[in-house]
Amino acid sequence: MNQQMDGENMQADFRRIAVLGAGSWGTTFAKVLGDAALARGDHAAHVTVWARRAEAAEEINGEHTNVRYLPDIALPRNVSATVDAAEALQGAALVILAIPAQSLREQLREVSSAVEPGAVVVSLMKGLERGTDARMSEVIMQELAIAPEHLAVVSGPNLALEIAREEPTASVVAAADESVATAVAQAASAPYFRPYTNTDVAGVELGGIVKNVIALAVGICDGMGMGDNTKASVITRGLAETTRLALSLGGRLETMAGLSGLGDLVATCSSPLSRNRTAGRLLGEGRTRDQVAEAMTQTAEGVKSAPAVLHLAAQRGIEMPITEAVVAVLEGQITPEQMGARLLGRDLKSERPAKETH
Ligand SMILES: NC(=O)C1=CN([C@@H]2O[C@H](COP(=O)(O)OP(=O)(O)OC[C@H]3O[C@@H](n4cnc5c(N)ncnc54)[C@H](O)[C@@H]3O)[C@@H](O)[C@H]2O)C=CC1
Ligand SMILES: O=C(CO)COP(=O)(O)O
Repeated sequence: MNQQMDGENMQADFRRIAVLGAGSWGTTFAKVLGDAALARGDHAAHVTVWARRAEAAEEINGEHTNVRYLPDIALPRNVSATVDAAEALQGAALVILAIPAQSLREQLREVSSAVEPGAVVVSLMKGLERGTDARMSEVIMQELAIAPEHLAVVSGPNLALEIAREEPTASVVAAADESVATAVAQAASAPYFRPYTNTDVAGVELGGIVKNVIALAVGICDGMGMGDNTKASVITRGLAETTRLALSLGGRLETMAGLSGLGDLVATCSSPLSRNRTAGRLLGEGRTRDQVAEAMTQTAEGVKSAPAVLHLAAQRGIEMPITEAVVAVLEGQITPEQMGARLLGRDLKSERPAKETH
């Protein structure tokens, strides 16, 4: 993309949009983009969703629904679907990725030659790659060989079904280049969806990744029948450990207090719609990780990302006791009951050590 372009010209360029992934968030975000175009009177814009399953693509094209993920939701007419990724990507200046984190790299390798040169690529994902500890923006830059200024991430308190129901929601679009963040925010600005911009890509991404692990911890508490004091304690100390990790990787403190930090943490840890909190609840009720995986029909990124988060933190010398306890429960090393004892038995310390304040 011509870097001289301002946000308005980029938006004109965003008339053909590809969304890869027809799960709950990919389909919902396609609806947001379609509704956003209609709201600004742009009847030429079109969103093409790439779906793996032919039935999903046929349903989106024929019925304008995707009931498996979004029951009772009608998609706008400017959203269609295909099982051919190259067809979705043809001419698309804006490419949105909503594929489970552990599959992203493999999937990008299959489609990279079809991504238009200069396209802006947006990650909706909230996971860390196992084996490399790479954030999704890093995987995208490696596999698509795009420059950092052509990349954006979207994250915030964004439970897909609530947004698909058009319940008012705010979010964050982060990009190293503010004008790219602005252009993506304009393209995704629907009557019920308000994106703010940020240039702290690492901080925004890390907030989304780690809150899934903290939501597992809150779910475990729920499954054991714990009340709100316990859960608020886990949420707040969860934010403290998320912040430590994010700051060590160049994230900013203000980001952690914003929509993609505190906002997403609160939404996910409070909502019965959260897959991560649900997975945690099942663990807290005594199921094993394999039994939880069998029971879940949608992606709960925290289950697979938690060990990578812990590994990344260890590399940076960052203490993440809640994440460590969640990993130990997932791996069957401790029971949910032992998790509480382990967290409460730690050495006493200041709530706000000096090194966290800068
Ligand atoms: N659902 C939500 O409320 C939100 C989800 N996210 C994030 O969005 C990402 C996607 O999540 P969802 O759409 O919710 O997941 P989902 O489980 O609803 O759907 C995942 C989609 O990816 C496809 N898929 C699965 N394995 C694949 C593979 N190997 N290659 C290609 N496609 C594959 C599935 O067929 C499905 O269409 C995750 O990182 C999640 O953390 C972020 C914000 C909100
Ligand atoms: O990221 C989300 C809300 O912001 C969705 O959370 P779950 O993946 O736990 O459902």
